[in-house]
Amino acid sequence: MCACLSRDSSYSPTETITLTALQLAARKGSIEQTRYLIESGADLDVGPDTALHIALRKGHSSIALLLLQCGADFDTRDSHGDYPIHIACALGLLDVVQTLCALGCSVEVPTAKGLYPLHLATKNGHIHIVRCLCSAGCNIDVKNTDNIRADITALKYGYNEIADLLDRLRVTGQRDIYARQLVPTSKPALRISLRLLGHCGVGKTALVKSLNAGLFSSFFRRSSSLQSNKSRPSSPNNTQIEMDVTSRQNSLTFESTGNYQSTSGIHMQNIDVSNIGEVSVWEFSGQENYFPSYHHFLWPSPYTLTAILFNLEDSPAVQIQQICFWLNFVEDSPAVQIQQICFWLNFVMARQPADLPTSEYGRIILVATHVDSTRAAKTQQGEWLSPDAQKTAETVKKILPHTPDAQKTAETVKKILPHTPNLVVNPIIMDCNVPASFAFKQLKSILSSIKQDCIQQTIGTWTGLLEATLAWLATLQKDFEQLPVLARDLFAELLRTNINLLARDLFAELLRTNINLLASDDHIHELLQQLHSMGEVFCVQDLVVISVQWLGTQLIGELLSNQFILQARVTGVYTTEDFQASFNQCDAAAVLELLKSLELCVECHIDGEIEYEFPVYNHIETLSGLWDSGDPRYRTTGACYGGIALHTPPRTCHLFSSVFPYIQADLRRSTFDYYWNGDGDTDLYQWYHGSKLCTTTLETLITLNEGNDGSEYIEIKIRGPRLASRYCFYFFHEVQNVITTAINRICPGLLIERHILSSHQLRVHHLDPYSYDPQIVMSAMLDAESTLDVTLYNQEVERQESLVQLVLFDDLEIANNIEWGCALKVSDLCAPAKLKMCGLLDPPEPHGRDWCLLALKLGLSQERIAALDSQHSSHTMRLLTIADCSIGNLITSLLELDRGDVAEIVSRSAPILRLIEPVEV
Ligand SMILES: Nc1nc2c(ncn2[C@@H]2O[C@H](COP(=O)(O)OP(=O)(O)OP(=O)(O)O)[C@@H](O)[C@H]2O)c(=O)[nH]1
Repeated sequence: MCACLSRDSSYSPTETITLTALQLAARKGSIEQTRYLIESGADLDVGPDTALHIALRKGHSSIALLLLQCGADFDTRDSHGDYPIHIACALGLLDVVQTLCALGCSVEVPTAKGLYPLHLATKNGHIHIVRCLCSAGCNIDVKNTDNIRADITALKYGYNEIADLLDRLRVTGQRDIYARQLVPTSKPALRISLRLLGHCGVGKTALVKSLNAGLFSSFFRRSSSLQSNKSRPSSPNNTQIEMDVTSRQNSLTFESTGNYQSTSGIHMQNIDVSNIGEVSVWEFSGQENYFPSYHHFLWPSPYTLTAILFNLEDSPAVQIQQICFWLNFVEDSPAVQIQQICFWLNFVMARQPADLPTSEYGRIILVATHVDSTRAAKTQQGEWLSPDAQKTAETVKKILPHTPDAQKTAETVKKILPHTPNLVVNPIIMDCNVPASFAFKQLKSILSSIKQDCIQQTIGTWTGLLEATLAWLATLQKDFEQLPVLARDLFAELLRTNINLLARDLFAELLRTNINLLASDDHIHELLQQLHSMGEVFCVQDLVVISVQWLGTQLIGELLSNQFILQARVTGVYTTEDFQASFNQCDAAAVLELLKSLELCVECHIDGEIEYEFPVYNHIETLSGLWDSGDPRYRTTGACYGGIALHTPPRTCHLFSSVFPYIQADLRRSTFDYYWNGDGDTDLYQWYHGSKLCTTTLETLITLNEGNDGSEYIEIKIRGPRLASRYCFYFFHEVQNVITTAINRICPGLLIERHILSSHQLRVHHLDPYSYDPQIVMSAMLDAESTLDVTLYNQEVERQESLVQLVLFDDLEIANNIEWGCALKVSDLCAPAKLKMCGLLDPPEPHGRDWCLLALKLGLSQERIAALDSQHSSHTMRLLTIADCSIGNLITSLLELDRGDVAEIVSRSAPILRLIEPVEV
């Protein structure tokens, strides 16, 4: 296939030549056609203007890369006398230049006009190409035919930065050292992390101290343990770390009255553990006020061991029957311990995205502490035997059936249950103050096995650049002792030259000046990721915090401390000056920038003034009259009322309170959006655990509540005047979107249930409106011929309410723009729901009612089922990915299989409805 073309002016305007189909595809920039032609055996190198030259001249990097990948010749001149490297350098195509250099292309060849690749990159101001060429070993002193060096060319065209770079390379004579630093070595860049979570006083600090203790000091630690027995903070006499079952049946009290120094914020330290090497240990305070910041530090990582500590001294709560009923476990279980472990497991799992490959999660262990204060016995090897601890762990496993017994090693777990954090169910039983004990050996052996498992993955990731940066960071941290954040304001000088200069850029600038002039943006990006996962720096949005210790202890530890919160402005609103007065340890403007990036505050521009709103500090009491039943706008017949309550799954508690401030921050941010203001003014009023959002006609109330059974839920209700049903529906939908997006950002692994509130009771301003369980709603939808006919029975007021009244504000027309939950596809289920299903359907079931039978039920052919069988990933997850059936169909099939347990998860987590297309309100 050929075509006659008149070449464009960049070639030769008068000449008419024939291009091959491949050259045409390359010229057009069609990657599909190029791939097809290459696969069909097209000659890649028809010239003189080969497809590669043509693609490059047109700036089609991806086509050029494909051609190079497929073996196109890069050592040939085109009709202008240019090699591909010349075109790529002149146009600044970094990917292509990098690939050409990696393929061994010469960087020392001149164009027909005598310009070298370095001159071409310089002339066009491409500093990243200049760095790349220099790392590839080009001669920086090379002169063009006019006898001019590239740095002079740079000055001539006003690219002083490039001239400076070339000059410094020449003066320092370190070009080769820099280039070598960028090449990965065979060494692994692996530092494993140990995260310690648990209530106050369970022994996290004591464990870290013991882990850090040398052989000699271990003797003193043992004696300190004996002393500490006298003032145990968690002993039944002087602790409050147990459930107050009288007032909040399943709430947890985190604080302890023990007379020891409780950790402030997140205490991170790098510890050299014998036989393992450096371990970064993260100790998370058990004080509840710090929890809202923890998601920033609980990112999933294969190199991590998360230890959940619990105190064996904590006794079963007083009204154990009630708790047993609620938790549904055997009566004599140590309820408080289980409650605490479940809280932390749910807390951690909620913060891990549910759709990662298993290899991305670290392992989780349970550590039972204070065994020395119980009547447990020791084996000859020094291992503590504590039936209580064992029983607790087993009960936890019963309660969390989707968490696998990872004792069968991570490998087996990977096969059985992917995407699930690996919980080692057998607890380590220890006295935290005795370092040279069997328990610490167990702990170290788990750390060591994680290291062994991970070493392979990190081999070849260590670079000289990383090594040099680690040494340099220590100096940098000293220079920035007062405020270890590389923020814009600290570099006023740089700021003047480039107003868009961000902190990451500043880090790059400093790194290049101090460590390696040739480090590319990609090198620096990768380096920052390595440093972040090693706990050496903390990257958040555009900022780089160069001392994680300062961030965790001095900043978060101070700003979220009880003391600071108690003294904070009750509205949570500060100007920069106000904030400086409250927190004078460092420059307020820079700290506020960081807190904004951590999303702890929102910047608000009010009448030309800048204020910062911190929902975490907001302690305004709820005002009466916020939802006035007498407001005439909402009293008329036909006024619109609707509501929904967001719950976490049964047997989880206390997971919303650390997320609620972020919801409030997002609500504030959303008021800056044009959309919300489309209909006039949007007003947002926020108080402790509550927000009210008003437009000219509608009102929405969002509150964090506690149910009679002690569980937390977020209630969202809306009201609007007569004839505002459509506006109400879409606005309500948007508000829900803002809220669920905030929850998903902080807790991507958290399953959210939507319980519909009785619109009848909302209309009469009932304080605690009846909520319809999602399972009942789903089953009514499945039973009905048409969803529009679905009615639900409100037991409290003994009357029926139709689904149309409840969620469509009684407006049938809206139904044309939505799809009901039961008709949505299985792929529309959220990731945490799918993950839970995997936990229940992947393991073989005694009666064979597992993923395989389900696949048969869903009508998959034998071949497709056989294709689902894989050693490496979850069968169920694969099935859910390819199943082309509706959610309703899935539930029915599960029920027919007698897998009510799995059907329940689907019914409770499925969306109620989805908009077919966004409609302008
Ligand atoms: N007897 C005994 N005492 C312990 C044990 N673990 C911790 N302790 C003591 O309990 C007290 C509190 O322990 P910490 O390690 O500071 O508690 P924590 O978990 O760090 O608590 P927060 O920092 O408040 O979150 C200290 O006096 C410890 O010495 C243990 O296993 N046995």
